[in-house]
Amino acid sequence: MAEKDYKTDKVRRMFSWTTGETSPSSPVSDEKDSKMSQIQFSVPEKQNNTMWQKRQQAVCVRHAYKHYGSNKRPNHVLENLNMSVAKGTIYGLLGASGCGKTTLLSCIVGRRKLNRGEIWVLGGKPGTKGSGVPGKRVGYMPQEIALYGEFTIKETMMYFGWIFGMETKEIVDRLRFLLDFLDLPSENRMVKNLSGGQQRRVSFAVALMHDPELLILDEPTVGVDPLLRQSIWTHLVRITSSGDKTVIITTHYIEEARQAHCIGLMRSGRLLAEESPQALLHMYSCVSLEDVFLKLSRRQGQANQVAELNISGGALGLNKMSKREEAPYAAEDGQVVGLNFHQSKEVLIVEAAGSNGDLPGKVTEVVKSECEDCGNCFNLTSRGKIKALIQKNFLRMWRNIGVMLFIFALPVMQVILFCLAIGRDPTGLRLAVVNDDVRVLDGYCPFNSSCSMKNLSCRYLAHLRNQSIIKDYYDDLDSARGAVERGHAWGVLLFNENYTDSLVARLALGDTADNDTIISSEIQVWLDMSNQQIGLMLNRDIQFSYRDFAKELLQTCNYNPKVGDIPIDFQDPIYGDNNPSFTDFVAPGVILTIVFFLAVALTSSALIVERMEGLLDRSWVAGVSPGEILFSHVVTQFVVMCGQTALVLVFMILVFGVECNGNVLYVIALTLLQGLCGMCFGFVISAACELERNAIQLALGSFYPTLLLSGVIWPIEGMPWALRGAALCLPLTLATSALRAVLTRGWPLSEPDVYLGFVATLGWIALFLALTLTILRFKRG
Ligand SMILES: Nc1ncnc2c1ncn2[C@@H]1O[C@H](COP(=O)(O)OP(=O)(O)OP(=O)(O)O)[C@@H](O)[C@H]1O
Repeated sequence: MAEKDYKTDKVRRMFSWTTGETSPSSPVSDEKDSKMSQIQFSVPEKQNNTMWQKRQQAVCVRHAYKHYGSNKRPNHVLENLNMSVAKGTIYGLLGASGCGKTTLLSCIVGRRKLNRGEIWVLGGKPGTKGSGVPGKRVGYMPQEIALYGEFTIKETMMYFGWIFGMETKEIVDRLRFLLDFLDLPSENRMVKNLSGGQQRRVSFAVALMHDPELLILDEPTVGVDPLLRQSIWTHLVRITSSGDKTVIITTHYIEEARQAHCIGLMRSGRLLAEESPQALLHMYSCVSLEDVFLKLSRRQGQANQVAELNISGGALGLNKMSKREEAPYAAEDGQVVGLNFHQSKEVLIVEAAGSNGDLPGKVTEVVKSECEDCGNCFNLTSRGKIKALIQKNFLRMWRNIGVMLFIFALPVMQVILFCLAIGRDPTGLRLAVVNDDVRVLDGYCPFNSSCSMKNLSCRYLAHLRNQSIIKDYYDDLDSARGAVERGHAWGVLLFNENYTDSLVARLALGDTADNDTIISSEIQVWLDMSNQQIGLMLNRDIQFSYRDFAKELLQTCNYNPKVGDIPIDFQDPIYGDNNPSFTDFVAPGVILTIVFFLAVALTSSALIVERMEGLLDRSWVAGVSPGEILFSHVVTQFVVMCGQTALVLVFMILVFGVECNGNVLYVIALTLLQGLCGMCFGFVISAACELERNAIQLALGSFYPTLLLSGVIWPIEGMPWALRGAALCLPLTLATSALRAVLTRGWPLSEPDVYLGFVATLGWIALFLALTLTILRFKRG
């Protein structure tokens, strides 16, 4: 007998051992009736054996319920679904789009958890230690292409091969076979440059790579030409022929599923039928599987018939049994329209033999293989997996010019822009001067720089810094004020008619000078204070210039210049400069903000894109744990951050001369830690957000509050008390003041201001990591 016929026949025999019944009109019911005595043989078997049977199947799903959305408004996708896939068979899972096939498969491979019910895969429950699922016992081809576009075919195979724990030589050999078998183009072709059909074939090759025990293929033949489709099916028949490989395949080409050993017809979250194709065609007197599906779908819609058919399951002699005593799946069968849940003949026979408690050889095998697997349970990871994941991260970055520019050019550009644009004094500010004291011709205001008491207004004006202030002379106060009102000047300086004489009289008379003399010796100033920075700078310059003018005048006339100064003597500052730079104040916060938010952006989008493209799922099904994915990203990001930190600090400190009075090692360490902290925050975002759009919104949304509240651009001492408390809780606040203390004060690690910055950063890293792992674990449910 041909292999396929033998197999189909074997499955038909296996699946004709009914415990319920199909439609009363089923032409195979007689044959099934004749097996009833043997079914009853299994009836006294209790729970243990039921479980044992479940473990004998390649896949066994019982009373599966799964919904998406909240418990209050659930979208029910699987509703009391039962499914049995015998080992060594091809199981075709068919159903309309949206009926829940992919959801069911993702539960089988351990990507999702059921809300209720149980799943047994290869003798274990997916996701439990030692089950090997997810892991290398399963090969999974998701519906999406789920491949790295920037990898070549060979690199793709290498990546997944290492993930599956294969040796490089083994991978290369397998690659040769798969290239040939699937008629793939050169192994050096980039995946993104392949046609849709070629990409699907590469995706199929990935699932076949490690020759798994259970192959789960979600629509592998979409976009594949008929010849290749046939050769894929032939291959599936061949690999299952030995009996130790099982295939579950979904397809929209219902007729191609005739080649499967068993077909599960799914609709609205349930299986309408589970039979061999030939049996289905017989039972429903149809010539095509499509007709069977339509017939069953119509029946499902007719509630009366449903009830009738369900009852018919019990009418075949099982209804006398108590629920406990029912044949293993009798209760389950009753709920499915026209569906027979069956066990393989072999299982029943072995079960019978083992009813005295001694499980036969096959059981020992299962237990043994589980124990062997458990030996690996304590291995946290494998070198191959980590190597593959890290190499993958770097290769993706390297091959993406945009990402490379983002990583290295953007921080440098930000530092350059910051240093050039922020903190410098504004220049070219226009002041409208009305000088009634001296007649000014063509902007020339004459004065004598010796001990002369003439044209003192001009002498003062000469002290106003020429690069920052441009003096425009006006004839009268009204036109000068008009210039300010129209935005042509930032302020007005008015010298009275007898300014020089009044000033000289004021100096000579001291406290006996009359009020008029004092007033007319004053320079009157009107400033445009709408721009605080410019207004304050002009205010400061006008005052400082007067002090310089007075000191210089006194000195040239042999008086003590201090007489002209305010009687406060500012000594050299303990830290910083007498003329502090805003750049030095903001620089620590800017360094940390750049590194922190670049890491956030890079990490959050990287993981989400992988997830949206189905790549994360594929890696998870291959047995990569969330911890391993996080670890690989931490390593990759750390290397990237070292480069970014070096660039940022070199440009800030060496090129633009930002003050660094402390130990540069603390600066480097704190910057790197903040980068790691940003990366961990990125992990939280990517774990929490489903869409890249939401991640971008969250990352951008967190940017401004963090920047404003962390004391980066304004001291937190200026905030209301409540806000100050909130600010201290942010990841950048204590780190910024620590870095500022190191850079400007040169403080060591022993200072609380410094070590608290480190402690807070480490605390945030731990918190973000814990949050990420919790969200990932929760989402896998
Ligand atoms: N992550 C999700 N969140 C919410 N609803 C989802 C999610 N994934 C799937 N669904 C919904 O669950 C239902 C079943 O989807 P599923 O992808 O399992 O169907 P399917 O049978 O595989 O469809 P197709 O053949 O088109 O791939 C659909 O209504 C779908 O909208």
